[in-house]
Amino acid sequence: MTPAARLSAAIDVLGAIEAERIPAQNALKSWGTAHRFAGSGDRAAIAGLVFDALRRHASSAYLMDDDSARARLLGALKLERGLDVEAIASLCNGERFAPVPLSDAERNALATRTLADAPSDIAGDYPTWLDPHFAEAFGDDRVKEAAAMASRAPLDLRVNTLRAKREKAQAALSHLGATPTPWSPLGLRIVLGADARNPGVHAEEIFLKGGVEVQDEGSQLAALFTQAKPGEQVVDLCAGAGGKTLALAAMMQGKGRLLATDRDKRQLAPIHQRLSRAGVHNAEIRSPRGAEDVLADASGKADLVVVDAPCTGTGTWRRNPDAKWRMRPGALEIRLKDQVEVLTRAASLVKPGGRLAYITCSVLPQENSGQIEAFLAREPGFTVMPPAEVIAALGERAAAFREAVRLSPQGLLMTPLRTGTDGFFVSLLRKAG
Ligand SMILES: C[S@@+](CC[C@H](N)C(=O)[O-])C[C@H]1O[C@@H](n2cnc3c(N)ncnc32)[C@H](O)[C@@H]1O
Repeated sequence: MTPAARLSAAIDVLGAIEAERIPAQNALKSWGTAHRFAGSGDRAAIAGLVFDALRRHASSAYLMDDDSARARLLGALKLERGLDVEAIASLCNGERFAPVPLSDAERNALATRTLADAPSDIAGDYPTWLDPHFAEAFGDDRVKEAAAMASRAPLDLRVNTLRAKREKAQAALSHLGATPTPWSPLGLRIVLGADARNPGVHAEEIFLKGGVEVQDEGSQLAALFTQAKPGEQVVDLCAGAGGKTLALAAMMQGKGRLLATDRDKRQLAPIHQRLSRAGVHNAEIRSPRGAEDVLADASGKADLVVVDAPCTGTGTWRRNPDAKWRMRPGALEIRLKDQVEVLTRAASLVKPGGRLAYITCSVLPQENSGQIEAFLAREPGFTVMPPAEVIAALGERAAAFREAVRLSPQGLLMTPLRTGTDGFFVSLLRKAG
């Protein structure tokens, strides 16, 4: 397919997403099924265009003064890819399979309109109803923060120290351009191209042998900040597919006991294979069994309880650019209730003198500082550990990280703008001894 034909296809897919209100991946899959002649390069390029338009969903429509799928795609070519009006006109050349030529209004919009007077939610590409939350989180920086949350994310890997060293893993992935991440001592980063094409890490020998796992650097740091140590009894209460569990296990170096559970046993399904590939032998998966308390034996005994809380996921928008447009206020209310429930359970598992790590991949204050404030009022036996003590896990990078991260009395917030990671909030609390 020519670049112009790919653009046409992307406009069709975006139109279907909007008309049928379906997730982007489903629309792309349907398009692929109906156009079997398209190769993997075409599909990846079309997906890249669709995701870029979703990243710039509001700002591109504003720029073009038109909210059609075509306008959003054209606007995104300018805003996200930096194409000028002539480059865009050359794609819309009216030839077979290409989009029809630019109208005068489109030419004019691409050449002259800007986002200078756009409201914050439009310039920052986030749902209007979230503006008060973003204002509370970021104040006048909210457009810059939100724009970074809308931008493309790299592919981050965590080196599994049970199986490999970072230098060795980097060498094994040099053909993919892997470089060390700025903060995590275990991170490797692969910068993805505009077509968002998956570089096939899952098929690499170092991955198959458990030497690396896919994990955003922010998630790696969140695990590091829990200070899990060899010999401890650790509970991962919201283990899901096991991203944090694997990181905690590596920190524990196979010593001590790691109990992993989740409210939803289906979420735990991939964890067994991941643990075995990673060479973890001290983790026990406690799948939920109806009303039974599967952690009854751990009550009041854990050195560390990790709550990787269910949340709105606003911190991961750069990886799911369509999720934010489908998010509704009701989703926040539900998550807030889940968080209270899981924090209450966590508190009862921590032993006197032990730690509770509360983590979200959200930037919304209600889910982060607000939730910790309310927890401390309910559980006066807990105190927040000072951020300097938490960040010290980064060694010589701690001072620079402290400058970059957003600190509050309740914890720290990483963001794509400030730390180049997904958005993650971490609060480490200690229970009185
Ligand atoms: C952010 S995800 C966990 C991600 C996982 N820790 C990782 O690093 O890959 C949150 C998880 O919390 C689980 N969850 C929701 N409510 C819960 C509750 N009340 N108790 C325990 N787990 C809960 C969800 O099923 C979901 O798997």
